[in-house]
Amino acid sequence: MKQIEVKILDSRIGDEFPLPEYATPGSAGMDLRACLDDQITLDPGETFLIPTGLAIHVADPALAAVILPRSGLGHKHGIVLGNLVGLIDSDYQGQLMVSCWNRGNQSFTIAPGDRIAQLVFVPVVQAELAIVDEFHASERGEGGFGSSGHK
Ligand SMILES: O=c1ccn([C@H]2C[C@H](O)[C@@H](COP(=O)(O)OP(=O)(O)OP(=O)(O)O)O2)c(=O)[nH]1
Ligand SMILES: [Mg+2]
Repeated sequence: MKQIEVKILDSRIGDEFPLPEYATPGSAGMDLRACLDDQITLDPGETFLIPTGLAIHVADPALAAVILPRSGLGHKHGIVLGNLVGLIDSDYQGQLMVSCWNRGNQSFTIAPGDRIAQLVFVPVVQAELAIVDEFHASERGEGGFGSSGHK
């Protein structure tokens, strides 16, 4: 398993709140917890930037981390991410923050320590852009946004 450096920024992590871990051997994501001082209630349409109490340093530019919603929160309670997907750059060393957005029509309360999102490490390829005048023609060409139809 890949080792990723982590700094604990909130003393509750590792004590009152467990360190993020994979819930099962096959889990792709580890849940991030809300390091809030007090519970917050997100009214419909509201967003709130929630600290996780952790900082990671991926360090390897061939890796990144993404923050994704938890399906239960997203589907049942409308709690997703204000930025839809959070991308954690390999050189980021600040606190991991979760932008929680209530896209639902009911208020939702988040308590300190609640698992509010999940963190997945993914491979990354950095590219160098080479300018050309024309591409070698492909079957798709410039087709997009439904160009292949719906049925
Ligand atoms: O949900 C998120 C998204 C980003 N970040 C942190 C890690 C990431 O490496 C950094 C920058 O993210 P991004 O590049 O998406 O933000 P930006 O608006 O482009 O800011 P910057 O100009 O700092 O890159 O912010 C988080 O903590 N949580
Ligand atoms: Mg950026």
